[in-house]
Amino acid sequence: MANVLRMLGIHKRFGPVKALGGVDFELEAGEIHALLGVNGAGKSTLIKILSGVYTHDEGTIEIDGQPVELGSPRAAILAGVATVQQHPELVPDCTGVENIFLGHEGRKPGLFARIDRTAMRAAAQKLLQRFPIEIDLEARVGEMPAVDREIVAILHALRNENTRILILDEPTSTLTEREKASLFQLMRSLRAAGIAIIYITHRLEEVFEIADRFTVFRGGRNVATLTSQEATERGISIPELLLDEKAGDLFPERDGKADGDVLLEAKGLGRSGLFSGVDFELRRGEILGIFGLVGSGVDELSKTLFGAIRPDEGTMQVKGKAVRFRGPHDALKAGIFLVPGDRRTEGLAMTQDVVFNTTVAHLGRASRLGGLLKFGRNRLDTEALARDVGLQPFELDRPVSAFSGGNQQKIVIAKGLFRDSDIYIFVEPTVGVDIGARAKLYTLIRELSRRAGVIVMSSDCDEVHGLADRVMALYKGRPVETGGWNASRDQLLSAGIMGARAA
Ligand SMILES: Nc1ncnc2c1ncn2[C@@H]1O[C@H](COP(=O)(O)OP(=O)(O)OP(=O)(O)O)[C@@H](O)[C@H]1O
Repeated sequence: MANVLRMLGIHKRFGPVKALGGVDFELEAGEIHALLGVNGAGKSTLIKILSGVYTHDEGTIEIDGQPVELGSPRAAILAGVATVQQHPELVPDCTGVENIFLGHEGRKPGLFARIDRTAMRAAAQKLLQRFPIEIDLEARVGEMPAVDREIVAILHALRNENTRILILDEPTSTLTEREKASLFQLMRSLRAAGIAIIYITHRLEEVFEIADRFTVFRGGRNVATLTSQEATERGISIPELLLDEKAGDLFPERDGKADGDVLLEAKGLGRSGLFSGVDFELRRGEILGIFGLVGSGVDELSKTLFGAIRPDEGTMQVKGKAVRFRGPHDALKAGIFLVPGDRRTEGLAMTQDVVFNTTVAHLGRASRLGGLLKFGRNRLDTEALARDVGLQPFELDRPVSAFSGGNQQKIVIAKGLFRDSDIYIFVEPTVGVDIGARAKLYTLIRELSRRAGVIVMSSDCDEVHGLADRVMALYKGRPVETGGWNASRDQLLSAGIMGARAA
């Protein structure tokens, strides 16, 4: 098949950092091509060059055999490249149709109220005819499930009829299995229409499900390109290709029965409209896993345990004492720390460096040390933590915005670990984190559980099941009986995705 895209000898530096050191990348018309690599390998930099966000220092780019200059996002769009960011910026109060044509309102730009809605609807229908998918585009985006928002973002990217190349950056990280299937269906129909798709993912099992070929990046270079079939036939281990070493076990060994003191207890805990009837006990020395999809109430439960949402039913006890938190401050004082899942909205100062971000959230502890000493101490603490989480590159003076996505997530975790707490709550701890760094973070969480109690809440069933000592599932705001604390992976999965109770 013909190449729709050729990128040759692409180099890119950010000051002293060499992000790309001579990448060659080819994309065939109508293929789904996965880009794989550990955090910081250079995937995002390459697609930002292709979508006109960054300019490259050296190298050439050809689309359909013609050299192109992609000096701006607009130039990239005109050249036929459409990009869907990892967190597409849609307007929640507008409908799907309106969002698709946002910024593209045609005859009356800027005057949203006067836009020709009939014409927009017709154009949206035309798009849906080209790429058949079931979706209600008249619904408001803020009320849509995650997958429909992703589809709106894709249709928005495709509204330009000459789009030949579509870039999807980790679109499935917050989707359920069923939603992922609809997204893959749309991707297949785009492929059938001749659109080539570049697909960035850290979920390696997806490669065999959806990609025709994949390219592995390591240290700013492409090191292998294979078809999924070749990889299967030759028994190639993708984790090994990514890491350039034998991949060890992803999950650390469990320690056996935890019989430490009870640190946190919830009885019939609930908040109307969000979740109800949550019972558990967390002991020192254990990891309690709570599996729940986006919208299941896990996020709200974590915020309630951390004092950011007030429960209106049930009780909570910390070390045997009843507590009623008036805010996170009270929870912190009681020895609870929440490591939030969303690094973008919860807690990173993007223009500040790693030391600031790791330590500033805890002025209490940091300021006790005073003056220069404080500065030195913060730095030392940050160094140790950054080593523990495997920060790459190991540059503590670098602004957080200059780290790759997965490394930003590691900084969020380092920040959580800076504080000595008795109870840690991790929400979606490894979204966007590569497989090597994930193993490291899991080991770290296990070590932490030896001196504290740890709750891990996640929409990744394998993560909860592989890591935790005891598990429970939350479905539509209610805990589901999973057949005891030692549920099998399948029991946990059906409890969390269908609310199925164990027999
Ligand atoms: N704006 C920037 N300024 C300085 N360095 C940067 C900038 N953006 C990226 N880098 C560096 O370039 C390298 C490649 O980063 P890139 O974001 O392309 O990695 P990635 O493979 O997409 O990682 P992830 O899976 O974590 O998203 C990393 O070392 C990163 O720290």
